[in-house]
Amino acid sequence: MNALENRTSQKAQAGSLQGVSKRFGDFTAVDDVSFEVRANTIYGLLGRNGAGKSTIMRMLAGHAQPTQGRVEMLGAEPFENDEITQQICFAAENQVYPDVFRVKDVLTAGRLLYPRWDEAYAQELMEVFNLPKKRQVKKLSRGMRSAVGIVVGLASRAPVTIFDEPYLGLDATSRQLFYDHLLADYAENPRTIMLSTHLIDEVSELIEHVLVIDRGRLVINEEAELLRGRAVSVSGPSDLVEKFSYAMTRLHEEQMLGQSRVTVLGDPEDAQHARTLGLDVKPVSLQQLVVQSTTQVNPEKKAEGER
Ligand SMILES: Nc1ncnc2c1ncn2[C@@H]1O[C@H](COP(=O)(O)OP(=O)(O)OP(=O)(O)O)[C@@H](O)[C@H]1O
Repeated sequence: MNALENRTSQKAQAGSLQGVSKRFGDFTAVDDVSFEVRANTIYGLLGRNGAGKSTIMRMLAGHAQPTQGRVEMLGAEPFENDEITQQICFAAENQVYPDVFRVKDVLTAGRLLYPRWDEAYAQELMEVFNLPKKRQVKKLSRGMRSAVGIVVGLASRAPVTIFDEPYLGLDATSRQLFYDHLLADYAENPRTIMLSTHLIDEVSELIEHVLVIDRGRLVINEEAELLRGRAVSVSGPSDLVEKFSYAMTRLHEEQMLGQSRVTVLGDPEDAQHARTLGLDVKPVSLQQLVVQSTTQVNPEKKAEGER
């Protein structure tokens, strides 16, 4: 066991999805997904539009029930379980508040809902994001509404905090402020944080564990450090690529006219070995990896004109 695996295996479990599917009518939005959620870890839930990220997050937060399989968070099924849901903060830009709610009413609700709420920190974040306390939430700009979600998510100090695309409408400065505060606060108050995002490059240094969803299925479930350091793309004649990679963890593969390209998890010696076989070796960024893993077209779905 290497140092990373050792560190990882020591973390307690915060929850899990076991064989979870979610169907809407005859459409399967989440398809037999299983993964473990570890305590005190920052997760990135990545994937294309409509992949099923929000649906998974809503089930983790107890806002929706799976059609099949089991969701467990903090020791129990979260759906309609107040004891569990008060320990899970779900922050989304499209959060609906009563019409009359002002920003300060949202903070009051946060204080009542979350046992670990930190009011002083909430006030500090209000200043950081220039949020007007007395303005009605419905009159805020989109970016300001996202910032309210961020303030609630961070100040809740909930053992599990889920941010669904927390940056919508936020300018680059505010996004950087979010990332900086998230990291600083997480270092002082470790907890489980999950964020879905399309801005993969921006968060690639922030997230510790990567989950990639493609058309409802989990296609990557890996430590970010492993992916950052060891994911390489190897291409060349198919027989040589096969010979090189048959025993390795393959994250992605493509074949065309006798040529293949595989993305594998390897060590520096593996990359060197590939080069000595005459294969082309390139490092793969997290963003490239996600794009590669989620761009294949499913012929059945294509024929149906779905997704
Ligand atoms: N209540 C619902 N009824 C019918 N279909 C739904 C419902 N909720 C989600 N879906 C469908 O399930 C699929 C997954 O949606 P989801 O919102 O989970 O995707 P996502 O990965 O979060 O997408 P995005 O990145 O665009 O936010 C989509 O095809 C969506 O249209």
